[in-house]
Amino acid sequence: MLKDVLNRVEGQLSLELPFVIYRKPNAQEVHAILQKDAELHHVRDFSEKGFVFAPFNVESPTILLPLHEQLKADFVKEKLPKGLSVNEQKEAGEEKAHHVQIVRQGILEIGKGTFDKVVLSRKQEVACANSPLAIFQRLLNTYDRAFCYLWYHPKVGMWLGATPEILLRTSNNSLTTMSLAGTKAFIEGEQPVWGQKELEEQRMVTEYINKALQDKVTGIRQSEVESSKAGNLWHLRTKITAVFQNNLSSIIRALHPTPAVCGMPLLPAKNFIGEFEQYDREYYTGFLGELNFKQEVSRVRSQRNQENKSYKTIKTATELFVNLRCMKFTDAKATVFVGGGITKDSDPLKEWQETVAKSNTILQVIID
Ligand SMILES: C=C(O[C@@H]1C=C(C(=O)O)C=C[C@H]1O)C(=O)O
Repeated sequence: MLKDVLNRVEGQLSLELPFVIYRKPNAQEVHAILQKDAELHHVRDFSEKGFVFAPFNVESPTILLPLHEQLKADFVKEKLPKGLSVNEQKEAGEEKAHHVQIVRQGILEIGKGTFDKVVLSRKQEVACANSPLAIFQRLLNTYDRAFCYLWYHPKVGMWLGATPEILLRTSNNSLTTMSLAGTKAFIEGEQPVWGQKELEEQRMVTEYINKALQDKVTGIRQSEVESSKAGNLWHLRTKITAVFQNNLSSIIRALHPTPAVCGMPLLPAKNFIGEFEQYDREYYTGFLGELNFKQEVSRVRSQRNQENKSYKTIKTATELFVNLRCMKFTDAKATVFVGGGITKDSDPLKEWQETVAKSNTILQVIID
């Protein structure tokens, strides 16, 4: 029962021991991983098995929760009260002025030819006295299609999020990733109409991912661009599949960070972010998820003139998600992180509004 899993996680938290509790997109099951001690483990080369939590900055270490104890339970949807809507939240004048200013600066740099795209973000602090586990349950109720999680390590902190973006999925040698960018508000009963700006910024991400993977995989295929709903927003998405051989580490290093969260070309965009954002993204726009999990797959093999034979195979699977629509808890405070892609056609005020809409994904479940 979910209640039992939540109780175990609560106990883990009161002992200040590391854990993660999560549900994958469109899935029923809630999983929890509990670490039996407070040791801080780091990933060396992605050949490890466990739950990873990686920061935006590739020079900082990626954390690994070993699979000391794994729990799971089915999630049943409940009717819960909704939180505040975006219009009811106060817009902070200073934050807005700063964000609009750095977006203007970014557009100027694009004009000079320093880069074609940069993703600029900000953080927002709000008071939050609710229990993290209660907020996690609200997240599960609200965002069926997202990867919803609550992660804790006493030496690092506590993070929570509902992300729509896959960094990569592998099952033995097959790989799936996605190019997700471009944002529009979701309006009930309406399909989004995409402009040149969004199509162009998403195309850049697709192109970058294809290039980044080119010498590391075979048989790259990509889907048509499609509209994908994420909470109160729409994004543009292309699915990309390929085959790889024993080089997961080099693939992860090639993909993270994509221009969906950093920019293109990578280095000048990253330098600009470092200079102008004026805060540490920490784990926002990093990635998290299952690394090298063993999956038992049941199959039925039909053989001519013989009875159907069922057999089981073990697959190695990795599922990593980009840490978006997320927040960090500290005492009775929550820090929400949001950003958006800037291109030559960006309008600074609209970019600010986009971050307000994105922050609402999380603020909606923490404020009541
Ligand atoms: C950077 C964020 O989202 C990313 C940026 C998007 C955009 O610029 O339109 C859309 C989806 C994400 O790839 C965020 O949610 O903070």
